[in-house]
Amino acid sequence: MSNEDLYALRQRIESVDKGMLRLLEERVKLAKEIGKVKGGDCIYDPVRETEVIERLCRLAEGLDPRFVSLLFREVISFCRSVQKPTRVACMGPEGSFSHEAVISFLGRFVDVVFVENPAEVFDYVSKDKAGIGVVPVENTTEGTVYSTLDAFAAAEPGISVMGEGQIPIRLVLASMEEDMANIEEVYSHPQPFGQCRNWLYKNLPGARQIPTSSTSFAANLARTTKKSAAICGRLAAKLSGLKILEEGIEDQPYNATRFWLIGRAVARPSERSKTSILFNVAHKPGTLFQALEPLYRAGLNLTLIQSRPLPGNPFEYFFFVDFEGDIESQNVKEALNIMKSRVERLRVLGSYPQIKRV
Ligand SMILES: O=C(O)C(=O)C[C@]1(C(=O)O)C=C[C@@H](O)C=C1
Repeated sequence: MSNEDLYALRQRIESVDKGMLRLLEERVKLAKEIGKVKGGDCIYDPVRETEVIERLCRLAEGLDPRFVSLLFREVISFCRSVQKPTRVACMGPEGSFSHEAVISFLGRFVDVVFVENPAEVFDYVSKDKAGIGVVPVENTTEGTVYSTLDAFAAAEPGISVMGEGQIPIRLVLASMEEDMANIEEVYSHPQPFGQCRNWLYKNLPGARQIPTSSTSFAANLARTTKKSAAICGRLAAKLSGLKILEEGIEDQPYNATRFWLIGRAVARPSERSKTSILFNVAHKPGTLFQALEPLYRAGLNLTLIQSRPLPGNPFEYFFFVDFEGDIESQNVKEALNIMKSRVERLRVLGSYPQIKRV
């Protein structure tokens, strides 16, 4: 190819880029208009965002859907931010897996506030210090995140689940050292230690394992301590300026965490929604069976059932149940009405879409 050919092709790229830019400006203007029509606080519409991205992935010809999805996640994130800046509370510090979840579901044009635990996330949303909260619910290796369920049970009734999504948890061994043989101490949160127990046993049997409050904190420590390493996510390693010595060190091939997006707004009804409820029953034989029976009769598929101790009532429990279906569907409404008459307390935590990212 001659230099002229290269020049001509670059000219064409520049013209395409300019065209894309003008179209993006038009999109942002339209989003602003929509923002005015919607008014108020509830700009975020996870059902619509999922529809937009899925449609574009279907329409794309010869483009990797991951590229389309990532690109439009950021386009929408920016449009949302010009409609109204979104403040999101999640467990930090920066680089935590909750932070990765925020970016994965909402993009980078959000104002993230980092807190210490799920209860604080709920607190921020209750006090309107954040419009959206992102909390972990379940990990494929370590199971339910009890602190999130307990915080939800204690939270004011105005807070609901607006969406849910999962992110793969890929763990790395990161360090300032070049060579794994020099590592004498490893820092991480107890959960990731549990998720790569076998790998550590095989590869760093002599290293001391020191638990920390978060993986990002572990990464910070590894930055300032000689002969040490952290087990954390890529983002945390990058933000702390660590070198990645080994990637994908988790023992289970599929290690993922499911998160809820919580807030004051209620997601629009959708055919693919899931519903979460919380209830407690009298401490008598058969009450749990009777409570769940209407769900069975309505043909609703349960995806989670979890009991938690009822505060102030030793050895009594309340239950969390997730099922496929939307609270606006007739069969779900009917089932929950019957259920209500059979339980002591029933609270609908939300009907919400899955936020899927390819
Ligand atoms: O369609 C809307 O309701 C919009 O506000 C626009 C838009 C978008 O940019 O496509 C932005 C934010 C919402 O969460 C959903 C979609």
